[in-house]
Amino acid sequence: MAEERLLNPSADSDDQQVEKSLRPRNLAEFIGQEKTVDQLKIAITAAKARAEPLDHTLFYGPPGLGKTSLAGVIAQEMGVKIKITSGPAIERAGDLAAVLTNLQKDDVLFIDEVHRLNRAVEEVLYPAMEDFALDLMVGKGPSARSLRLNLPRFTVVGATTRLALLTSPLRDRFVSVHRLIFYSDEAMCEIVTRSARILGMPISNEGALEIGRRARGTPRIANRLLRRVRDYAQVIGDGVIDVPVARAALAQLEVDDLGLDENDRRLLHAIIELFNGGPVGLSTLAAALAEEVDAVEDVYEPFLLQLGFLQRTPRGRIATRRAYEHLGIPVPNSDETQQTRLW
Ligand SMILES: Nc1ncnc2c1ncn2[C@@H]1O[C@H](COP(=O)(O)OP(=O)(O)OP(=O)(O)O)[C@@H](O)[C@H]1O
Ligand SMILES: [Mg+2]
Repeated sequence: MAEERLLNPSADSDDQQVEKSLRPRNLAEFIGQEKTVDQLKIAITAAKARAEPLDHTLFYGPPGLGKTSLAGVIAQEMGVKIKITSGPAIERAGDLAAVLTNLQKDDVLFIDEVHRLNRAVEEVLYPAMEDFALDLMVGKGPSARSLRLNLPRFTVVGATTRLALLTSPLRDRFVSVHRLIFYSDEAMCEIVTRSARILGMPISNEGALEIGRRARGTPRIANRLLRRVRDYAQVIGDGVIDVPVARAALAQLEVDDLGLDENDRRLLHAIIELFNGGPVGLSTLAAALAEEVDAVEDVYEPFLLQLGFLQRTPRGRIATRRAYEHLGIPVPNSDETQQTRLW
């Protein structure tokens, strides 16, 4: 289904191609996330003044908000090299040892999906992050002893969409931890304008805002919508992306005014119509939608929560009054609903 791909914040191979050219390379090019950017500016300036590597830094937040981009930005701003790996890619302790011994002083080691590191690998990472040391076992049996190897000082930049799945010893070793949030409409408009310029697409400011504000506060989705709208502008319009072209294209793609797609609406309809508005447990809801639990939790829910359409309660998910209103479904009389609603 086209829409499924369109508004899914996870990257596909098409995106990865284009993302390379659109990725902000330094802090000046990085739009939005002011709180994180301001803190990074200070940390980077201070580290450089002390001629030290940057403290270990963790970024967490929904997909497509700029975690990987920021890892690259840090390396660029620090003037150091970046080695890129990911939790699932490092299978054994020895794999990590090999990566670590190849690092040069001040390098950035970017570990994507850092919550997916396995236990044995994490055990090697702890002393590496804390003491810049690698503990090796030499020999076997009674003569085995551990040998400590010093590593150059370096920076781990971790990224995760699931902070809760990080073990606490690992989390504690990140000195600065940044939560990335959904972008404001203004920031999204700027991002669309910048991407259009890089891709050589003529676009009006209002056209950029129209695309930006329907992209769920997620730059990756904005860039994807932009490419689809461009096709439309070329075929139907005169090549310029203005408001009418953007609106027509987004309507055809079934992206509504708030940026909800068919899947979001399906999820809300399910809670409202199949489960009386909730509460419904996550796994029950996922089963009703024929979706993976992880997809519901990581991909669909964060934006619906942000919009205030959905509430997570100990007893399950609840559709809010706003969700009913957005879908044009009459809000049930609170006397008729069994549970006390928070609205
Ligand atoms: N602040 C920004 N300014 C401009 N473009 C951005 C910004 N943040 C992200 N982007 C764009 O969005 C794309 C996706 O960002 P990125 O890959 O860094 O997200 P991510 O958080 O690492 O996602 P995932 O969790 O899927 O790995 C980038 O290639 C870039 O084009
Ligand atoms: Mg990433």
